[in-house]
Amino acid sequence: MALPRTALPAGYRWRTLTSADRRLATELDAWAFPSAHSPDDLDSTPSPLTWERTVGVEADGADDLVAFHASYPFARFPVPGAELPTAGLTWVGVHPQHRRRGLLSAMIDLHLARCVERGEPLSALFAAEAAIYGRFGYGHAANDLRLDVPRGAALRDVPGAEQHTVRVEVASRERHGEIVDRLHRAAGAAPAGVPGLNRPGWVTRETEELQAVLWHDAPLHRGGREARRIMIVELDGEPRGYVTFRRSLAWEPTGPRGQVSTGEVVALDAAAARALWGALLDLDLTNEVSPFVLPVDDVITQLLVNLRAAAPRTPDNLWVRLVDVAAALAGRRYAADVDVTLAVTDSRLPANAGVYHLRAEAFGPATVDRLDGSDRLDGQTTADLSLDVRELGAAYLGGTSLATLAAAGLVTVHRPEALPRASAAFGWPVAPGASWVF
Ligand SMILES: CC(=O)SCCNC(=O)CCNC(=O)[C@H](O)C(C)(C)COP(=O)(O)OP(=O)(O)OC[C@H]1O[C@@H](n2cnc3c(N)ncnc32)[C@H](O)[C@@H]1OP(=O)(O)O
Repeated sequence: MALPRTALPAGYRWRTLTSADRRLATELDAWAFPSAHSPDDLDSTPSPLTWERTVGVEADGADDLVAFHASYPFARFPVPGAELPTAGLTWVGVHPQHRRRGLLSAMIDLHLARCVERGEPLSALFAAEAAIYGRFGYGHAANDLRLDVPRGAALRDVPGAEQHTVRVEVASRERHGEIVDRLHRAAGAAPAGVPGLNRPGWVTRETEELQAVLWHDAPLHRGGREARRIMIVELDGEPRGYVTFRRSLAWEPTGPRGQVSTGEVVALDAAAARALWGALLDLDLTNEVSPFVLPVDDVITQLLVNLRAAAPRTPDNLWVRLVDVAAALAGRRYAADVDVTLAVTDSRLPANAGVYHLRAEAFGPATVDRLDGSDRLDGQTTADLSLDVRELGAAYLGGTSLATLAAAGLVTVHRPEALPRASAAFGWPVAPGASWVF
């Protein structure tokens, strides 16, 4: 696809990249994200990139890339009650010598223009630093939960958990790829067992490249820990949950000191979750289990008798940007009846700025009408609420309340009775969050 005409600072040029440019990308990436590994070692592992969505920047007088970015084509990104095509912005990097000259700003403009061309109403990302992306209209849309659970931590009982059996094996795509994919999707589609009540942001590794990276288990990414294992809980021989994990072990005067680091912990119901966590917290020679990323409302928060002892932290997870406000608002479901007008500002994508009339019945389809100029009076909005597209992104997955944003002065309320209704409608009974970082 030809690149849209997007300006770069003087002396810089766009460069489309292909898989033949892997080394250029690796070297630039190592400038942006310092790595102890050699480019040869890094290039010996699969690349997660979708090359036709990867764009570099060259500079006059420089042989190598000075910046690049990429995005993943998530065709089925979960939003409240639905799925929408979403561009997962990733691998954004600028060489330290060329920073703060506007290269990131130009790359974001190109990325958003390409999203518009492709008909992707949303873009989502994980932010390397939290201060970077708000200026570009991305809102902090989800948090996740980090825990360090002591071995043997007491769990509440769940009837039926004891009927599950557990297998522990070396994780392999051949043996486990289909199970992991199926259970991951099923758990995100109905975390409480009710179809339609999905987990927003629970994105799956949709491309072959992302699958290859997941299962490759490169020794250079093990950080001194063992090869990746998988624990699967089954009921009557049917898989009902899984966790991938690695252990490390140190011998100290007090005895063995082992650590379990997990990938996603996925279960289809409470009994399977109880069986999985029970087995995970009972591995020999270990002291602590540290799941990498959990939803903030993961069942473990209810199963642990003493959540506090697991030292819960909740850093930011997904950031979301509405690229097409009308399509994005119409493309999700709402948790309460809603009839509200929103005046939205968007300095980066001015075509989005305007007043939107959103109507939906609770958990039913939504309609969105764009109101034309006759609905405005001398530049005054007739909308119920005014907000920037960044705040709409923060609220979009249901994890940040419009009332919270209003309390912080980030939503302006013109009709007070609209705020509680809109806040309830934009919320979602299941907390948003991705189970892996892209
Ligand atoms: C989705 C992802 O991939 S997240 C990964 C992001 N990449 C990294 O963190 C790798 C290391 N950092 C870098 O590569 C670069 O410093 C980047 C990409 C963060 C910024 O690139 P630059 O080309 O320097 O950004 P640019 O010059 O376009 O800056 C645009 C604005 O963002 C601000 N900004 C840029 N980086 C940061 C930051 N880390 N923290 C706060 N503000 C920032 C700039 O000050 C500037 O503000 P202004 O418009 O008020 O003047």
